[in-house]
Amino acid sequence: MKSVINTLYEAKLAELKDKIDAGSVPVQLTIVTVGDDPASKVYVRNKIRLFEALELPCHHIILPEEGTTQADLDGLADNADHPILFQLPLPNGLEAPDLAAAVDVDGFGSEALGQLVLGQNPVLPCTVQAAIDIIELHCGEFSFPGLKVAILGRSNIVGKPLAIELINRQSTVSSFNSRSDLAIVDWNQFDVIVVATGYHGTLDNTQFIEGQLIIDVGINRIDGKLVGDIKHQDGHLSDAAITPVPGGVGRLTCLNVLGNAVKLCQSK
Ligand SMILES: Nc1nc2c(c(=O)[nH]1)N[C@@H](CN(C=O)c1ccc(C(=O)N[C@@H](CCC(=O)O)C(=O)O)cc1)CN2
Repeated sequence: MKSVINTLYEAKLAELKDKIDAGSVPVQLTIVTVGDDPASKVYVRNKIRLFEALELPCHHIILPEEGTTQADLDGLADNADHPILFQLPLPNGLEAPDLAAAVDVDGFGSEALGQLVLGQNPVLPCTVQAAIDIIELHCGEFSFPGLKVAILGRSNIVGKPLAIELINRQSTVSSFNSRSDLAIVDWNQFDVIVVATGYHGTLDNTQFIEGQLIIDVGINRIDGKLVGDIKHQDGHLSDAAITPVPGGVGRLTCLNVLGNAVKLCQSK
C-alpha cells in the first residue's frame, strides 16, 4: 500500500508543478493558527514545507490563545483575497469563520459544502480528496458506481463530506457513528472501509478480507508512537490493502492543500 501512496503522491505533485509553472496567477496561501496545539504545529509545518519546497509564499499568522477573539478571526476571513485556512482544532470558544468558497482552501465553509451537495465540482476537503484519490487508484477510475463503501465517523471535515462525494459518484454508502453497534456489522460486505473516528482500535486488521481496501484516516499518538484508528494485531498479516499511518492519508492531505490552493488561485 505504501507504494500506491508514493505513486499517487509523486504523480499529483508532478501534475501540480506543471499547473503552477503554466499558470499566470501566483499561488499563495495563508494559514492561521491560534494557540499552540502540538499536533497542529506538525501539520502546519508540513504544509509550509511543501510550499517552501516549491518556492511559493505561505504566510503563517500565529495568534495567541489568550486574547484572540472571534472578531479577529472573522476579520481575517473577510479581508482574505487569496486562499486561507484556519488550522483546527481552535481553542474552546472560537470557531473557524464561514469562508467564501473563492478563498476556502479546506472546503469546510457553507458555500463550498453547498456546492458539494449540489455536485458542482467544488474544492473537496483535503482528506476527502485523499480518500477519493486512493480509491480511484486502487479500485479504478470507473469503479465508483455501485462500490460498497463503509464510512466510520461523521465529522464535518471527513465523514460527512466524503459520504456526499461518494453519493455524487453513485457509490453505495453506509455511515457509522459512535452510536452504531459495530459488533453486529458484517464488514465483509464492503469493498472499501474508511475509518475516521479518531479512536485507535475502532477496528483491527483481523476483521478484513482479501480484496478489500481499508483507508485509515486516524492519526493518534500512543506512547510516543503515531498510529491510525486501526489496530494491527501482532502476527496477523491482513490480506486486505490498508493505508499506512504515518505516510498515508495525512501525507496526501497535506499535498491536497497545495492542490486546492492552485485550483482556487488559478480560477480567479
Ligand atoms: N484546517 C484544517 N485543520 C485540520 C485538518 C484540515 O484538513 N484542515 N485536518 C486535520 C489535520 N491535518 C490537516 O491539517 C493533517 C493531518 C496530518 C498531516 C500529516 O502530514 N501527517 C503525517 C504525519 C505527521 C506527524 O508526524 O504527526 C502522516 O500521516 O504521515 C497533515 C495535515 C485536523 N485539522
